[in-house]
Amino acid sequence: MSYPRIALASSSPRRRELLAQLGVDFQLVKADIDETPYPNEAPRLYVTRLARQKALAGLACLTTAMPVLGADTIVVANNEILGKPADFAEFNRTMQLLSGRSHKVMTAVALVSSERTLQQLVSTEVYFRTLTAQDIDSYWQSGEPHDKAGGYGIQGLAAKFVQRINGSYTAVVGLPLCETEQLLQQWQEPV
Ligand SMILES: Cc1cn([C@H]2C[C@H](O)[C@@H](COP(=O)(O)OP(=O)(O)OP(=O)(O)O)O2)c(=O)[nH]c1=O
Repeated sequence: MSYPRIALASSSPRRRELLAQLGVDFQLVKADIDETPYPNEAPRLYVTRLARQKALAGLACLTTAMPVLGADTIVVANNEILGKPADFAEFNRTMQLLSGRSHKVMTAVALVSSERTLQQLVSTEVYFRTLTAQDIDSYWQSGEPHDKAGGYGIQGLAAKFVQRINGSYTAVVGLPLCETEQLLQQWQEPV
């Protein structure tokens, strides 16, 4: 199966590496958008909107027409969206919410052109063991939490906190490969 050449609207090194795993020919494009949620916006609507807006922002920057892929990842606990922690206090509060229970990681992907939008939401349940104050302190000191939704990276040092997951590992890291590949295949099908 051959895929269309696409642009990836992302500055995330994880997304770049994951997309490369599919063997897709792609270029990078910037996608800076305002990530503020609308008042009372449901997490699943928020994450899907952001993936689409990133892709559309990328599309607006292109000089050669091609489909643009955007993605967004959020961590949700108690129906609250836990973003990238701005400081230790926020990180500590996030870790208290995640400790000893399960939460959801939602990743949305959107593939857009000026004529079409294909999108998909993938939700994965992640189970954390109970975290000690020492776990939380030393994980913060590692520098890993800063640029990650929910303040952790399952692919990094936080792997030792994760007892199990129910869903897509690649979606937790930032790009669900099975669903992304299906969107690319669907793009090639006659409409
Ligand atoms: C939960 C989790 C998130 N993350 C990352 C994936 C995303 O890069 C980041 C969530 O933030 P996003 O806002 O989805 O993405 P981003 O700002 O990093 O990149 P982009 O330019 O595409 O907008 O958190 C991990 O790497 N591992 C994890 O286990």
